[in-house]
Amino acid sequence: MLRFLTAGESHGKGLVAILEGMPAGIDVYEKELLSELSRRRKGYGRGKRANIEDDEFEIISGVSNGKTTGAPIAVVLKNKDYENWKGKYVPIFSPRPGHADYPGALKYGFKDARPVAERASARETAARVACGYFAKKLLEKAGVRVVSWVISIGEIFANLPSEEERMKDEKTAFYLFELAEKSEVRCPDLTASQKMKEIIDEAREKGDTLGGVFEVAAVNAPAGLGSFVHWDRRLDARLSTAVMSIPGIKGVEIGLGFKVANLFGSKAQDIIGGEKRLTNNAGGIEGGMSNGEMIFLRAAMKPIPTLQNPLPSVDLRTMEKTLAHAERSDVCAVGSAAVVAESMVALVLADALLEERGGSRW
Ligand SMILES: Cc1cc2nc3c(=O)[nH]c(=O)nc-3n(C[C@H](O)[C@H](O)[C@H](O)COP(=O)(O)O)c2cc1C
Ligand SMILES: C=C(O[C@@H]1CC(C(=O)O)=C[C@@H](OP(=O)(O)O)[C@H]1O)C(=O)O
Repeated sequence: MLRFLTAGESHGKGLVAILEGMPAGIDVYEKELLSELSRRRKGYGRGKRANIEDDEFEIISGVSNGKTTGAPIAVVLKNKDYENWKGKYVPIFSPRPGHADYPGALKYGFKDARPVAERASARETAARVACGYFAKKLLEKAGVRVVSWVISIGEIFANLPSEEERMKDEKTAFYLFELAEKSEVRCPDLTASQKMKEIIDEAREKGDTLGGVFEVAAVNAPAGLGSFVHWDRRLDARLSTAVMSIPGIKGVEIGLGFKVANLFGSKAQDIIGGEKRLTNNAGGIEGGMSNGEMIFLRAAMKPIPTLQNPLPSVDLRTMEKTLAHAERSDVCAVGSAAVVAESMVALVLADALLEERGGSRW
Protein backbone atom coordinates (compact mmCIF):
# COMPACT_ATOMS: atom_id res chain seq x y z
CA MET A 1 0.00 0.00 0.00
CA LEU A 2 1.28 3.44 -0.95
CA ARG A 3 0.31 6.08 1.59
CA PHE A 4 1.46 9.52 2.57
CA LEU A 5 1.12 12.06 5.34
CA THR A 6 1.98 15.73 5.39
CA ALA A 7 2.58 18.17 8.24
CA GLY A 8 3.26 21.87 8.38
CA GLU A 9 1.57 25.24 8.39
CA SER A 10 1.54 27.90 5.73
CA HIS A 11 3.75 30.38 7.60
CA GLY A 12 5.52 27.95 9.90
CA LYS A 13 9.08 26.76 9.41
CA GLY A 14 8.14 24.40 6.62
CA LEU A 15 6.37 21.27 5.45
CA VAL A 16 7.15 17.60 5.93
CA ALA A 17 5.95 14.81 3.64
CA ILE A 18 6.30 11.11 4.38
CA LEU A 19 5.60 8.65 1.60
CA GLU A 20 5.49 5.02 2.59
CA GLY A 21 5.23 1.94 0.39
CA MET A 22 7.48 2.95 -2.50
CA PRO A 23 9.47 0.00 -3.83
CA ALA A 24 13.24 0.22 -4.20
CA GLY A 25 14.88 1.06 -7.50
CA ILE A 26 12.90 4.10 -8.66
CA ASP A 27 15.14 6.81 -10.14
CA VAL A 28 14.99 10.14 -8.34
CA TYR A 29 16.33 13.41 -9.72
CA GLU A 30 16.22 16.39 -7.39
CA LYS A 31 16.13 18.77 -10.38
CA GLU A 32 12.94 17.14 -11.64
CA LEU A 33 11.32 17.35 -8.21
CA LEU A 34 12.23 21.04 -7.99
CA SER A 35 10.68 21.62 -11.39
CA GLU A 36 7.43 19.87 -10.34
CA LEU A 37 7.32 22.08 -7.26
CA SER A 38 7.79 25.22 -9.30
CA ARG A 39 5.10 24.16 -11.82
CA ARG A 40 2.69 24.12 -8.85
CA ARG A 41 3.86 27.32 -7.23
CA LYS A 42 3.93 29.60 -10.27
CA GLY A 43 1.31 30.81 -12.71
CA TYR A 44 -0.56 33.93 -13.67
CA GLY A 45 -2.91 34.97 -10.88
CA ARG A 46 -0.77 33.68 -8.04
CA GLY A 47 -0.04 36.26 -5.34
CA LYS A 48 3.24 37.69 -4.06
CA ARG A 49 3.91 34.61 -1.93
CA ALA A 50 4.83 32.60 -5.03
CA ASN A 51 7.85 34.87 -5.55
CA ILE A 52 8.94 34.65 -1.94
CA GLU A 53 9.10 30.85 -1.88
CA ASP A 54 11.56 28.82 -3.89
CA ASP A 55 10.44 25.45 -2.49
CA GLU A 56 13.92 24.50 -1.41
CA PHE A 57 13.71 20.93 -0.11
CA GLU A 58 15.73 18.14 1.37
CA ILE A 59 15.07 14.43 0.95
CA ILE A 60 16.09 13.09 4.33
CA SER A 61 15.32 9.41 3.93
CA GLY A 62 14.30 6.65 1.56
CA VAL A 63 16.58 7.64 -1.32
CA SER A 64 20.19 6.61 -1.76
CA ASN A 65 22.50 7.07 -4.73
CA GLY A 66 19.66 8.55 -6.76
CA LYS A 67 17.26 5.63 -6.24
CA THR A 68 14.50 4.82 -3.80
CA THR A 69 15.53 2.22 -1.22
CA GLY A 70 12.09 0.90 -0.22
CA ALA A 71 12.24 2.73 3.12
CA PRO A 72 9.76 5.55 3.90
CA ILE A 73 10.66 8.66 1.94
CA ALA A 74 10.73 11.89 3.93
CA VAL A 75 10.94 15.29 2.28
CA VAL A 76 11.33 18.54 4.20
CA LEU A 77 10.32 21.74 2.40
CA LYS A 78 11.27 25.17 3.70
CA ASN A 79 8.84 28.10 4.01
CA LYS A 80 11.01 31.10 3.23
CA ASP A 81 8.16 33.36 4.31
CA TYR A 82 8.63 32.07 7.86
CA GLU A 83 11.41 34.62 8.32
CA ASN A 84 8.96 37.44 7.50
CA TRP A 85 6.28 36.13 9.89
CA LYS A 86 8.59 35.28 12.77
CA GLY A 87 7.58 37.21 15.89
CA LYS A 88 4.48 38.60 14.18
CA TYR A 89 0.96 37.36 14.66
CA VAL A 90 -2.03 38.37 12.55
CA PRO A 91 -5.31 37.09 13.99
CA ILE A 92 -8.35 36.32 11.81
CA PHE A 93 -11.34 37.49 13.84
CA SER A 94 -13.69 37.90 10.87
CA PRO A 95 -13.83 34.66 8.87
CA ARG A 96 -13.57 34.75 5.09
CA PRO A 97 -16.66 33.20 3.49
CA GLY A 98 -15.56 30.17 1.49
CA HIS A 99 -12.34 29.60 3.41
CA ALA A 100 -12.03 27.10 6.26
CA ASP A 101 -12.06 29.95 8.83
CA TYR A 102 -15.66 29.87 10.05
CA PRO A 103 -16.39 26.12 10.30
CA GLY A 104 -12.83 25.59 11.54
CA ALA A 105 -13.29 28.14 14.34
CA LEU A 106 -16.63 26.58 15.32
CA LYS A 107 -15.21 23.07 15.25
CA TYR A 108 -12.02 23.71 17.22
CA GLY A 109 -13.48 26.38 19.53
CA PHE A 110 -11.46 29.40 18.35
CA LYS A 111 -12.47 33.07 18.29
CA ASP A 112 -9.46 33.67 16.05
CA ALA A 113 -9.31 31.51 12.91
CA ARG A 114 -5.56 31.97 12.30
CA PRO A 115 -4.67 28.41 13.42
CA VAL A 116 -7.34 27.09 11.04
CA ALA A 117 -6.14 29.12 8.08
CA GLU A 118 -2.53 28.12 8.66
CA ARG A 119 -3.20 24.42 8.08
CA ALA A 120 -6.16 24.73 5.68
CA SER A 121 -3.96 26.81 3.37
CA ALA A 122 -3.05 25.22 0.08
CA ARG A 123 0.61 25.71 0.91
CA GLU A 124 0.25 22.10 2.07
CA THR A 125 -0.22 21.00 -1.52
CA ALA A 126 3.53 21.55 -2.10
CA ALA A 127 4.11 18.50 0.13
CA ARG A 128 1.60 16.53 -1.95
CA VAL A 129 3.41 17.42 -5.15
CA ALA A 130 6.65 16.20 -3.55
CA CYS A 131 5.00 12.80 -2.88
CA GLY A 132 3.37 12.86 -6.30
CA TYR A 133 6.77 13.17 -7.94
CA PHE A 134 7.80 9.74 -6.66
CA ALA A 135 4.47 8.26 -7.77
CA LYS A 136 5.00 9.75 -11.23
CA LYS A 137 8.46 8.19 -11.43
CA LEU A 138 7.03 4.76 -10.55
CA LEU A 139 4.32 5.18 -13.18
CA GLU A 140 6.94 6.28 -15.69
CA LYS A 141 8.63 2.89 -15.26
CA ALA A 142 5.33 1.28 -16.22
CA GLY A 143 5.00 3.63 -19.22
CA VAL A 144 2.16 5.69 -17.68
CA ARG A 145 2.16 9.51 -17.83
CA VAL A 146 -0.17 11.89 -16.07
CA VAL A 147 -0.80 15.25 -17.72
CA SER A 148 -3.19 18.18 -17.22
CA TRP A 149 -4.39 21.41 -18.78
CA VAL A 150 -6.85 24.20 -17.97
CA ILE A 151 -10.04 24.49 -20.07
CA SER A 152 -11.70 27.53 -18.51
CA ILE A 153 -11.16 30.39 -16.09
CA GLY A 154 -14.24 32.30 -15.03
CA GLU A 155 -16.33 32.62 -18.17
CA ILE A 156 -13.40 32.37 -20.58
CA PHE A 157 -13.46 28.98 -22.28
CA ALA A 158 -10.60 27.53 -24.31
CA ASN A 159 -11.24 26.55 -27.91
CA LEU A 160 -9.83 23.03 -27.99
CA PRO A 161 -10.17 19.81 -29.97
CA SER A 162 -13.54 18.18 -29.23
CA GLU A 163 -14.11 16.63 -25.85
CA GLU A 164 -14.46 13.27 -27.59
CA GLU A 165 -10.98 13.64 -29.08
CA ARG A 166 -9.44 14.96 -25.85
CA MET A 167 -10.74 11.95 -23.93
CA LYS A 168 -9.77 9.39 -26.54
CA ASP A 169 -6.62 10.44 -28.30
CA GLU A 170 -3.26 10.14 -26.55
CA LYS A 171 -1.42 12.29 -29.07
CA THR A 172 -3.96 15.07 -28.52
CA ALA A 173 -3.48 14.78 -24.76
CA PHE A 174 0.29 15.14 -25.05
CA TYR A 175 -0.09 18.01 -27.52
CA LEU A 176 -2.48 19.89 -25.23
CA PHE A 177 -0.17 19.30 -22.29
CA GLU A 178 2.85 20.64 -24.16
CA LEU A 179 0.94 23.78 -25.14
CA ALA A 180 -0.39 24.19 -21.59
CA GLU A 181 3.14 24.09 -20.22
CA LYS A 182 3.92 27.16 -22.35
CA SER A 183 0.96 29.14 -21.04
CA GLU A 184 1.09 31.17 -17.83
CA VAL A 185 -2.44 29.98 -16.98
CA ARG A 186 -1.71 26.40 -18.17
CA CYS A 187 -4.31 26.62 -20.95
CA PRO A 188 -3.41 25.05 -24.33
CA ASP A 189 -5.41 27.65 -26.29
CA LEU A 190 -2.95 30.52 -26.35
CA THR A 191 -5.57 33.06 -27.49
CA ALA A 192 -7.85 32.09 -24.62
CA SER A 193 -4.82 32.19 -22.29
CA GLN A 194 -4.40 35.86 -23.11
CA LYS A 195 -8.08 36.55 -22.35
CA MET A 196 -7.77 34.55 -19.15
CA LYS A 197 -4.86 36.72 -18.07
CA GLU A 198 -6.96 39.79 -18.83
CA ILE A 199 -9.88 38.68 -16.67
CA ILE A 200 -7.48 37.75 -13.89
CA ASP A 201 -6.13 41.34 -14.09
CA GLU A 202 -9.70 42.64 -14.07
CA ALA A 203 -10.54 40.55 -11.01
CA ARG A 204 -7.38 41.72 -9.24
CA GLU A 205 -8.21 45.37 -9.93
CA LYS A 206 -11.69 44.88 -8.47
CA GLY A 207 -10.39 43.05 -5.41
CA ASP A 208 -12.13 39.94 -6.70
CA THR A 209 -11.05 36.37 -7.55
CA LEU A 210 -11.69 33.58 -10.06
CA GLY A 211 -11.93 29.80 -10.38
CA GLY A 212 -12.09 27.49 -13.37
CA VAL A 213 -11.98 23.99 -14.77
CA PHE A 214 -9.06 21.71 -15.66
CA GLU A 215 -8.64 18.23 -17.10
CA VAL A 216 -6.26 15.45 -16.11
CA ALA A 217 -5.37 12.46 -18.31
CA ALA A 218 -3.39 9.36 -17.41
CA VAL A 219 -2.02 8.04 -20.67
CA ASN A 220 -1.19 4.36 -21.17
CA ALA A 221 -2.70 3.22 -17.86
CA PRO A 222 -3.05 -0.57 -17.93
CA ALA A 223 -6.44 -2.26 -17.64
CA GLY A 224 -7.42 -3.73 -14.29
CA LEU A 225 -6.42 -1.03 -11.79
CA GLY A 226 -8.99 -0.81 -8.97
CA SER A 227 -11.85 -3.26 -8.52
CA PHE A 228 -15.62 -3.60 -8.46
CA VAL A 229 -15.57 -5.94 -5.48
CA HIS A 230 -15.79 -3.30 -2.76
CA TRP A 231 -16.76 0.37 -2.64
CA ASP A 232 -13.40 1.66 -1.50
CA ARG A 233 -11.52 -0.28 -4.16
CA ARG A 234 -13.33 1.39 -7.07
CA LEU A 235 -10.79 3.42 -9.01
CA ASP A 236 -13.19 6.22 -9.98
CA ALA A 237 -14.13 6.66 -6.29
CA ARG A 238 -10.49 6.72 -5.25
CA LEU A 239 -9.54 9.24 -7.94
CA SER A 240 -12.43 11.56 -7.22
CA THR A 241 -11.75 11.51 -3.47
CA ALA A 242 -8.11 12.32 -4.12
CA VAL A 243 -8.88 15.22 -6.47
CA MET A 244 -11.78 16.51 -4.36
CA SER A 245 -9.40 16.71 -1.38
CA ILE A 246 -7.50 19.56 -3.03
CA PRO A 247 -8.52 22.87 -1.42
CA GLY A 248 -11.01 24.72 -3.60
CA ILE A 249 -12.10 21.74 -5.74
CA LYS A 250 -15.90 21.48 -5.82
CA GLY A 251 -16.61 19.03 -8.65
CA VAL A 252 -14.95 16.03 -10.26
CA GLU A 253 -16.20 14.32 -13.41
CA ILE A 254 -14.86 11.11 -14.89
CA GLY A 255 -15.06 10.90 -18.70
CA LEU A 256 -18.19 12.63 -19.98
CA GLY A 257 -19.21 13.20 -16.35
CA PHE A 258 -22.55 14.96 -15.83
CA LYS A 259 -23.20 15.13 -19.58
CA VAL A 260 -23.56 11.35 -19.81
CA ALA A 261 -26.83 11.57 -17.90
CA ASN A 262 -28.49 13.32 -20.86
CA LEU A 263 -27.69 10.66 -23.44
CA PHE A 264 -29.42 7.49 -24.57
CA GLY A 265 -27.50 4.40 -23.51
CA SER A 266 -26.75 3.61 -27.13
CA LYS A 267 -24.85 6.89 -27.43
CA ALA A 268 -23.26 6.87 -23.99
CA GLN A 269 -21.50 3.50 -23.80
CA ASP A 270 -18.17 2.86 -25.51
CA ILE A 271 -18.80 0.03 -27.98
CA ILE A 272 -16.54 -2.99 -27.63
CA GLY A 273 -15.32 -4.01 -31.07
CA GLY A 274 -11.74 -5.01 -30.39
CA GLU A 275 -9.00 -4.23 -27.93
CA LYS A 276 -9.51 -0.49 -28.23
CA ARG A 277 -12.84 1.34 -28.06
CA LEU A 278 -13.97 3.83 -30.68
CA THR A 279 -14.96 6.31 -27.97
CA ASN A 280 -13.92 6.89 -24.37
CA ASN A 281 -16.99 8.43 -22.75
CA ALA A 282 -16.28 6.38 -19.63
CA GLY A 283 -12.95 8.14 -19.14
CA GLY A 284 -11.12 4.82 -19.06
CA ILE A 285 -13.00 3.41 -16.05
CA GLU A 286 -15.85 0.91 -15.96
CA GLY A 287 -16.97 -1.00 -12.90
CA GLY A 288 -14.39 0.78 -10.78
CA MET A 289 -11.54 -0.61 -12.92
CA SER A 290 -9.36 0.92 -15.58
CA ASN A 291 -10.35 -0.57 -18.93
CA GLY A 292 -7.17 0.12 -20.90
CA GLU A 293 -8.35 3.45 -22.35
CA MET A 294 -6.94 6.80 -21.28
CA ILE A 295 -8.04 7.67 -17.75
CA PHE A 296 -9.66 11.07 -18.01
CA LEU A 297 -11.14 13.40 -15.44
CA ARG A 298 -12.20 16.99 -15.14
CA ALA A 299 -12.37 19.13 -12.00
CA ALA A 300 -13.94 22.46 -11.10
CA MET A 301 -12.22 24.90 -8.77
CA LYS A 302 -14.24 27.60 -7.07
CA PRO A 303 -13.00 31.21 -6.97
CA ILE A 304 -10.37 31.93 -4.30
CA PRO A 305 -12.14 32.88 -1.04
CA THR A 306 -9.85 35.72 0.15
CA LEU A 307 -11.15 38.91 -1.45
CA GLN A 308 -9.29 42.21 -1.23
CA ASN A 309 -12.74 43.78 -1.53
CA PRO A 310 -14.11 41.70 1.33
CA LEU A 311 -17.59 40.23 1.71
CA PRO A 312 -19.77 40.64 4.79
CA SER A 313 -18.81 38.50 7.77
CA VAL A 314 -18.99 38.66 11.56
CA ASP A 315 -16.48 39.26 14.35
CA LEU A 316 -16.17 35.86 16.01
CA ARG A 317 -15.63 37.50 19.40
CA THR A 318 -18.90 39.46 19.40
CA MET A 319 -20.81 37.99 16.44
CA GLU A 320 -21.37 41.58 15.29
CA LYS A 321 -21.50 42.25 11.57
CA THR A 322 -18.28 43.37 9.92
CA LEU A 323 -16.27 42.71 6.77
CA ALA A 324 -14.25 39.56 6.23
CA HIS A 325 -10.55 39.51 6.97
CA ALA A 326 -8.43 40.43 3.93
CA GLU A 327 -4.77 39.58 3.44
CA ARG A 328 -2.27 38.84 0.69
CA SER A 329 -3.72 36.17 -1.55
CA ASP A 330 -3.87 34.56 -4.96
CA VAL A 331 -6.45 35.87 -7.44
CA CYS A 332 -6.65 32.61 -9.39
CA ALA A 333 -4.81 29.31 -8.90
CA VAL A 334 -6.51 26.91 -11.33
CA GLY A 335 -3.29 26.02 -13.17
CA SER A 336 -1.58 25.24 -9.88
CA ALA A 337 -4.50 23.12 -8.70
CA ALA A 338 -4.22 21.13 -11.94
CA VAL A 339 -0.59 20.33 -11.13
CA VAL A 340 -1.63 19.21 -7.64
CA ALA A 341 -4.35 17.06 -9.24
CA GLU A 342 -1.73 15.39 -11.46
CA SER A 343 0.10 14.44 -8.27
CA MET A 344 -3.01 13.15 -6.52
CA VAL A 345 -3.98 11.11 -9.59
CA ALA A 346 -0.43 9.74 -9.84
CA LEU A 347 -0.48 8.72 -6.16
CA VAL A 348 -3.79 6.84 -6.58
CA LEU A 349 -2.65 5.14 -9.79
CA ALA A 350 0.74 4.18 -8.36
CA ASP A 351 -1.00 2.70 -5.33
CA ALA A 352 -3.40 0.74 -7.57
CA LEU A 353 -0.53 -0.42 -9.78
CA LEU A 354 1.41 -1.68 -6.77
CA GLU A 355 -1.68 -3.61 -5.65
CA GLU A 356 -1.70 -5.35 -9.02
CA ARG A 357 2.00 -5.91 -9.54
CA GLY A 358 3.43 -5.74 -6.02
CA GLY A 359 7.18 -6.10 -5.70
CA SER A 360 9.66 -4.63 -3.26
CA ARG A 361 11.99 -3.58 -6.04
CA TRP A 362 11.22 -2.21 -9.47
C1 LIG B 1 -2.89 26.03 -5.35
C2 LIG B 1 -3.95 26.69 -4.52
C3 LIG B 1 -3.77 27.99 -4.09
C4 LIG B 1 -4.73 28.62 -3.32
N1 LIG B 1 -4.52 29.91 -2.93
C5 LIG B 1 -5.43 30.53 -2.14
C6 LIG B 1 -5.20 31.86 -1.71
O1 LIG B 1 -4.20 32.49 -2.01
N2 LIG B 1 -6.14 32.45 -0.94
C7 LIG B 1 -7.28 31.79 -0.56
O2 LIG B 1 -8.10 32.34 0.11
N3 LIG B 1 -7.51 30.53 -0.99
C8 LIG B 1 -6.61 29.87 -1.75
N4 LIG B 1 -6.85 28.59 -2.16
C9 LIG B 1 -8.11 27.94 -1.82
C10 LIG B 1 -8.29 27.68 -0.35
O3 LIG B 1 -7.18 27.02 0.18
C11 LIG B 1 -9.56 26.86 -0.11
O4 LIG B 1 -10.65 27.48 -0.76
C12 LIG B 1 -9.84 26.76 1.38
O5 LIG B 1 -8.87 25.94 1.99
C13 LIG B 1 -11.22 26.20 1.70
O6 LIG B 1 -11.39 24.90 1.20
P1 LIG B 1 -12.55 24.54 0.16
O7 LIG B 1 -12.55 25.61 -0.88
O8 LIG B 1 -12.15 23.21 -0.40
O9 LIG B 1 -13.85 24.51 0.87
C14 LIG B 1 -5.91 27.93 -2.95
C15 LIG B 1 -6.08 26.59 -3.36
C16 LIG B 1 -5.12 25.98 -4.16
C17 LIG B 1 -5.32 24.56 -4.60
C1 LIG C 1 1.66 29.49 -0.11
C2 LIG C 1 0.97 28.92 -1.08
O1 LIG C 1 -0.34 29.17 -1.34
C3 LIG C 1 -1.10 29.93 -0.45
C4 LIG C 1 -2.44 29.30 -0.32
C5 LIG C 1 -3.37 30.16 0.46
C6 LIG C 1 -4.61 29.56 0.94
O2 LIG C 1 -5.31 30.23 1.73
O3 LIG C 1 -4.94 28.42 0.55
C7 LIG C 1 -3.09 31.50 0.67
C8 LIG C 1 -1.88 32.18 0.15
O4 LIG C 1 -0.91 32.28 1.18
P1 LIG C 1 -0.30 33.69 1.64
O5 LIG C 1 -1.37 34.31 2.45
O6 LIG C 1 0.91 33.36 2.43
O7 LIG C 1 -0.01 34.47 0.40
C9 LIG C 1 -1.23 31.36 -0.96
O8 LIG C 1 0.00 31.91 -1.29
C10 LIG C 1 1.56 27.94 -1.98
O9 LIG C 1 0.79 27.45 -2.83
O10 LIG C 1 2.76 27.65 -1.87
